[in-house]
Amino acid sequence: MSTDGVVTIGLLGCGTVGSQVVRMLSEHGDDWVARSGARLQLTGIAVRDASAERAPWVPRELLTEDAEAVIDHADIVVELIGGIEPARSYMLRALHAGGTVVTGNKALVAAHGPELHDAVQAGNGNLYYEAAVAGAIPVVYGLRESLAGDKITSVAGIVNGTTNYILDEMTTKGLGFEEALAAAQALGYAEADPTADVDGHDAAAKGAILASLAFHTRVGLDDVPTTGIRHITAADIAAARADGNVLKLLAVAQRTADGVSVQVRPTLVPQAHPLAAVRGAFNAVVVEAEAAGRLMFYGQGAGGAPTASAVLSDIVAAAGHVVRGSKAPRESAYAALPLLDPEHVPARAQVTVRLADEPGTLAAVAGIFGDQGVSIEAVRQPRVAGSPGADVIITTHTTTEAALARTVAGLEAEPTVDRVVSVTAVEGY
Ligand SMILES: NC(=O)c1ccc[n+]([C@@H]2O[C@H](COP(=O)([O-])OP(=O)(O)OC[C@H]3O[C@@H](n4cnc5c(N)ncnc54)[C@H](O)[C@@H]3O)[C@@H](O)[C@H]2O)c1
Ligand SMILES: N[C@@H](CCO)C(=O)O
Ligand code: NA
Repeated sequence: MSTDGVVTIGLLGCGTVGSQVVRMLSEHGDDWVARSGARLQLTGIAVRDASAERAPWVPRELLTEDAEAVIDHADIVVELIGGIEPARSYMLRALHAGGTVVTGNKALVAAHGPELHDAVQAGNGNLYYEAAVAGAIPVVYGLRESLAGDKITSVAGIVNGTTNYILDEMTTKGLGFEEALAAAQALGYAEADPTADVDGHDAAAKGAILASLAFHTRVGLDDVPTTGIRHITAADIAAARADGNVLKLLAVAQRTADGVSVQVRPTLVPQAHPLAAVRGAFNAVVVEAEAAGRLMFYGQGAGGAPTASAVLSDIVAAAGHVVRGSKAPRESAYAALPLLDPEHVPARAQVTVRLADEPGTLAAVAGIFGDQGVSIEAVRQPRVAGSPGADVIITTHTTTEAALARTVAGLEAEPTVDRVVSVTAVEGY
């Protein structure tokens, strides 16, 4: 910080979120002074193409293609480029020099968290990433600070707006996946290449970050088994509705006596559950903590202005630390809990099997569940018009991932089972 109370800010990337950060910084200047104790001054904006057209409020004289110069002349570096490189090298450069970095880059934080946190430690710098998880929703702060005095047992969230929008369109309008994806792209929710969203990788990165914060344990992207929503059909959605459920892409992080687990997959949520009411591109995160009980965080998880709100919150906090010479909260990974193996990961599922409609077939199926110690909660046999066989939908009580996998293998090997139509996770253990 300069002697005249100015904290300088260097921005890397000026796209959807970056341009909104520029707009917000240029407004409410006196509020930022009052809240952080410093005048926040944007001193450089690193972009890939300085001659490209920009929003009218972006000061052209600050644009440069020299990102390293921006980094080296700023108290706070705001990384809004996205992707791994060069964002990773830029952030490490700032952190190793003892600087402060604010980022919205969940892919980078989830894949390279240890390296970034180690660089914070080595350089005695600061790292903030509220915008990386669920956009405007203050869930990073909530877990890291508001709930620092409690023991969190689970975090379950709708943390990807694009996929929630697609599933919601399929649920409410009866659209197929491709049609709903096209609608999401037309509205600008889904990228031209929607892979990270629809295949669950974006949600997996956020799940890894949430679990790391909630359980004081390093959880990386590779630790999150992930299934996306590409294979979901209108029939799956209709079957869920018929059972009083809604299909949602959930990131679920759990802590048991033996360790922790995180998964991302389409999950049946009862219509009465608060996550079932999360519509459109909204996000929500439900946290269960021992003393606090259940908490729900809800709001806009994407979009330029909502995400910029989270970035500004980090900038104001970071500027306050620069002014006072204090530090941001450091990574808390002291618990170092083990990752659960599938024999210990709690699981509940709905298994749909197509059977020959003959005496004894249902008993054989029930026996396979019983052999694996998997308790059945409900069985339903809806009429399948025009089919010679019968679809039987079996919902289990809580079991383990491994017992469930063995049950499915047993069903596939059973001669009277025509095929296992689907295996879908059920919320709540
Ligand atoms: N858009 C959202 O709703 C949202 C929500 C939460 C988090 N985020 C995260 O925020 C970050 C930015 O997202 P966005 O939506 O603004 O992306 P964007 O693609 O709109 O903007 C990124 C900008 O960075 C520029 N850029 C690329 N390489 C560069 C380089 N080497 N140097 C300087 N600039 C470079 C691009 O030209 C582009 O203008 C990403 O990490 C994203 O995951 C975005
Ligand atoms: N693509 C993300 C937004 C950025 O995290 C989503 O659809 O939620
Ligand atoms: Na957030």
